[in-house]
Amino acid sequence: MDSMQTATGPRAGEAGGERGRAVPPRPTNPMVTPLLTDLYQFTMTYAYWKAGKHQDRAVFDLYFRKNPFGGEYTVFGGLEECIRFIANFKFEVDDISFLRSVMPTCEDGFFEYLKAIDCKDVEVYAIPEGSVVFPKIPLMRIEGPVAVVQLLETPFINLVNYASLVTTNAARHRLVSGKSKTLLEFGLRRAQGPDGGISASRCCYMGGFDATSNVAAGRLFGIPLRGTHSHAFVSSYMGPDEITDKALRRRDGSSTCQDFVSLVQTWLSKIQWANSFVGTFGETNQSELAAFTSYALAFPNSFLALVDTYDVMKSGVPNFCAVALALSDLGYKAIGIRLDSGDLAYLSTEARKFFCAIEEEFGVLDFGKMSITASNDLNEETIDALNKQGHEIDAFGIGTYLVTCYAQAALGCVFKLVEINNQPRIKLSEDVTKVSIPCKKRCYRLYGRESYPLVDIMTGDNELPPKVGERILCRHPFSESKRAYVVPQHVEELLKCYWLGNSDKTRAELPSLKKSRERCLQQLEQMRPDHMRRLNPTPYKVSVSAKLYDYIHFLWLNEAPVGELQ
Ligand SMILES: Nc1ncnc2c1ncn2[C@@H]1O[C@H](COP(=O)(O)OP(=O)(O)OP(=O)(O)O)[C@@H](O)[C@H]1O
Ligand SMILES: O=P(O)(O)OC[C@H]1O[C@H](OP(=O)(O)OP(=O)(O)O)[C@H](O)[C@@H]1O
Ligand SMILES: O=C(O)c1cccnc1
Ligand SMILES: [Mg+2]
Repeated sequence: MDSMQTATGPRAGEAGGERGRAVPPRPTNPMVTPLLTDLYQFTMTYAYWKAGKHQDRAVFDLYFRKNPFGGEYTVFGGLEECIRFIANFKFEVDDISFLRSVMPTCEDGFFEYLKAIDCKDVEVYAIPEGSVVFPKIPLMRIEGPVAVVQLLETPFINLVNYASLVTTNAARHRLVSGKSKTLLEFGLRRAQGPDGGISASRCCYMGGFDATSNVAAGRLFGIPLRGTHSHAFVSSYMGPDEITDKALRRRDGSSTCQDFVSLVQTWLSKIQWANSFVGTFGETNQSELAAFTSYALAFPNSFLALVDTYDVMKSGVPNFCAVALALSDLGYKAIGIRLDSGDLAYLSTEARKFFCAIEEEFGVLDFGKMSITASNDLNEETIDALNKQGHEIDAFGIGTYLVTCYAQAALGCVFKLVEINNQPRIKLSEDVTKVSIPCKKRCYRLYGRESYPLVDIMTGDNELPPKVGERILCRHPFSESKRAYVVPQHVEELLKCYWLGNSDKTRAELPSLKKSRERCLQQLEQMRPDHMRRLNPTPYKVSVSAKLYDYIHFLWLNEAPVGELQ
């Protein structure tokens, strides 16, 4: 599956170069500027400023309420772009002029204030990108002057929502396919615009895909690039006469075959008349054979053919085998085939049988192990169905369903104020799942005896952290009767500092994309299988400390007006 395989590193100055204390580069998408926000963020900022409240120290949590795709887990994506955004947060002169025209009644002093804003007084604590995460637990905690942090709400949610959704979708495709399969992201043509395409390629790689067909993403992020060829290439050929340069040097350079086209024809006849194949196929499509031969002349080291343009078993597969055997004569090893229509379980099994019969018939070592790639509107369900039927597919090429997140349009991330000037704040709702969890918090993942994560717990910022071997009460944040004691075998603090404004204190390094991908795969594997299964998965427990529980309910009662019956 490697015709055209490259893996370029990131460009100098892009992600993956100097990290840690160095100023992060600008966001990947130049459209990500302080104006990429909702108007109400500016009107609120003005009102904060007008009231002299703009410097009040606020704490916001960014979290989601429900896991996507009917699952019980999510994978966090988008952090690096958020950090790039705040590291470069600054209004340009033109931005200010535009805002003046949009908000003509606002005083001049406000625009002077906006001009001077940056994120040097902002702190961001976040769960590392690529981590498995759960509802209600803050993915990010953002602290700073209320007027500035308010301006971050929309761009942060925008940068996290789709990134986390598509990373989760990729992870789900990885889980259903199994570790041994190669997963190729082919979504660029179907993605929601250029940004959708670029972000999807990055996130799908993080979620466990092996490569992308998206060349720009390969260059930007150092993702391995892979690809085959399309039906157009096959149907562009009329016949073998079109091939004029028929010479192919042996792989070891020792001699040159002057007529590779005839060598292929000879092999096709040998296959046709071999005992195993007599009567199984007749005349194959000669224009297809010409296309395959021509592609092999261009890429003798990585020949892979799309075999379903005319008829997979009566033409595509025998034609492929003839070219692959001719290549083998000259010391080259073909990669395999791609199937892009029909019953992929059946066709992959038949193709495998054909390859094994060739190995047996002509004694070509490992011909039976030829790689089979499948594509065509694949998704979690079709891969699950293929697994249940049995198939011989080695690699899946997945586009539309993966990058458009067809099964769920958005992840409902929110950005809620939890504390201002050290005063915890709560947002109430008729719907209890929408009540926010107040206070600046710390979050921990507690691991059990079998090294599975057992529960995530939020505590107040100045509570003592849970300790290994020490029993701790974990309470459901809203349901009084749901509680459990846990004796953790391992405690992991979830939120790490990724941005400390101008402070000299150390902040965590943004990991490379490859490291985030490793984190994702390792965490997916570490979860208890019943949380990860596709059908009726068990919800993972998310809890609060006893102290935080009491505080939430105290605040709730304080803020909720007492009704009067008449
Ligand atoms: N064995 C299988 N079990 C379940 N689904 C399959 C199986 N084989 C293929 N599929 C899926 O069935 C669908 C077939 O789609 P469709 O009928 O549009 O394509 P096709 O007729 O095979 O090819 P074409 O693209 O040429 O129209 C695709 O989504 C494909 O992934
Ligand atoms: O099916 P997806 O998951 O989106 O994966 C990518 C698809 O894109 C290509 O063809 P395209 O769909 O452009 O043409 P086709 O419909 O004729 O195959 C490729 O052959 C795949 O079928
Ligand atoms: O390389 C491929 O086979 C490919 C790339 C994009 C979309 N469909 C297929
Ligand atoms: Mg298609």
